[in-house]
Amino acid sequence: MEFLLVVAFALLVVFLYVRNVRLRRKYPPGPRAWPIVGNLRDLARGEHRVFAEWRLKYGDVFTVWLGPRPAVVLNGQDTVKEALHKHGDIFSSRPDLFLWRRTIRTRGKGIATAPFSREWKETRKVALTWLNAFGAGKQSLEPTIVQEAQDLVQVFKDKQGQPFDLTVPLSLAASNVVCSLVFGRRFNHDDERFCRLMEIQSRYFRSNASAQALNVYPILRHVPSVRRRMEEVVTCSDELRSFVIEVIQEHRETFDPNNIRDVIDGFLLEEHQGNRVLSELPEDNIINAIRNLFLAGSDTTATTLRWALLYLVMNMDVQRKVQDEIDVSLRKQTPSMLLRDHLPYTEATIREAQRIRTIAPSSIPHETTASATILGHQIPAGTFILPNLWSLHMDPKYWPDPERFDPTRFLDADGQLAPGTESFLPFSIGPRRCLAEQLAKFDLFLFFTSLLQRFTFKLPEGAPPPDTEGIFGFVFSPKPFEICAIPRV
Ligand code: HEM
Repeated sequence: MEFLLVVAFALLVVFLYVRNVRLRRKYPPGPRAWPIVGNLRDLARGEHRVFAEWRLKYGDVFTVWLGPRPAVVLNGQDTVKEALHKHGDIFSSRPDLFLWRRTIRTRGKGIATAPFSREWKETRKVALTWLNAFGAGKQSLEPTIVQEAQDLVQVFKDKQGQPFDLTVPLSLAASNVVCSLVFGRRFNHDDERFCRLMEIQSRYFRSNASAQALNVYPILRHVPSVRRRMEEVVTCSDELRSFVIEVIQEHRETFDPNNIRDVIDGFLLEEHQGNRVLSELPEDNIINAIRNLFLAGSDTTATTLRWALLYLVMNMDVQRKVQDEIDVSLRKQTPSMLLRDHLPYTEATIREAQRIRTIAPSSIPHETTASATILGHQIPAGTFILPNLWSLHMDPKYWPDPERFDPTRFLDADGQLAPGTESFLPFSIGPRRCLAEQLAKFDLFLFFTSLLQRFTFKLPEGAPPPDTEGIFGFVFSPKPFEICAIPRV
């Protein structure tokens, strides 16, 4: 009996080995992977840094193994553009991840996690149409953002130059812009419901990050400690979902097709008018789409601003130049996008922050819908794709000494913004590129300029320089740090 068991086990190992060798031949080459864990042990050192080492060894297209799942990593601007842009119809789906399935309930519905389909295209189009209709990325939204920026200035002033963590006030301000567009209302920074919501959102991001192992090994859900993490993700997700359902319901009850108030009303109008695709979809579609906008809308912009301020306190000469430019071009005027051309160094500083610390280093995972050839490598249909945006932004060919914070990289010899920057795609590219790129650019410019116009940011007396290594979560963010906002006179 024992002998038979040993033989069976040996046969299983041989079978798995042969299967693995065959499977590996179907994908571009990459680092040696271990059985069961694949390359996860190496990736724990920080995937963007490990990818940089492997790019040198295996080239711009290589395969890593996330446990038993192969993932093809695309590096460098030519590769990423060729795949996501030129072959956008093949490289624009999303994988079916265990945690997404558990939290989103109806796979295929909504925007950010939906596979490439007619329904996703239509839902994205409707969201974009109504975001634009309410001024996203346009002059008409400026007063809303400026109002949020002024409230933020007041919150910072109330700190009276004492050290504080910027995370919560920045997230509330950025989130409020999205709430105005999507829900038709904003919240005070001390509104209980809003603060609760933001707390759930940040718990959702944290728990989601700590439960990622489930996407690789769903079987771990039977291990009590992992199960508890999964339950935390699902609980937070359900609470956010209930909030969105409640707001959509309020909108349904007061809906007037002649008075469209926000993006939710925009979706209801499409349904009301019998939009051929949307009206056939379950309620989950609008719930997920609205949830996507809400979740994507706060941490992204707020984290970019945190990175920017972190680098400014470490580079006080850059901070002074930004302030000098703002003082000369704006004097005491309220910041406006119309004046962006007069503030090239300020805009270049924002871009440099986006380059040096990309908040989505491997974008959101993509999946191929058909087989394709990229740089001579055959990539099968249904392959998990990681577009390595970090590799573009840290490519020494385009950005010499890439770890040096230097906004002048984005300026020409006359100190103006250089047109058509190469190897820079913080919002990704192709059919899946960020839906709200224009809105985010407005947010970043107006918040950043308003803050630097009114404050000098410094590290607390005697504090060590903040860590620039960052932590992975929903986005790649700085480790918590405190800062002093000293009012400028
Ligand atoms: C600095 C701010 C932001 C950055 C750097 C950023 C970056 C990105 C990136 C890299 C992606 C993935 C694209 C891909 O899969 O190839 C993405 C997707 C997305 N972003 Fe943003 N984003 C920002 C702000 C926002 C805001 C404010 C919103 C909403 C109001 C938003 C909504 C979305 C949505 C809905 C998607 C999914 C698009 C789809 O799957 O079709 N983003 N963003």
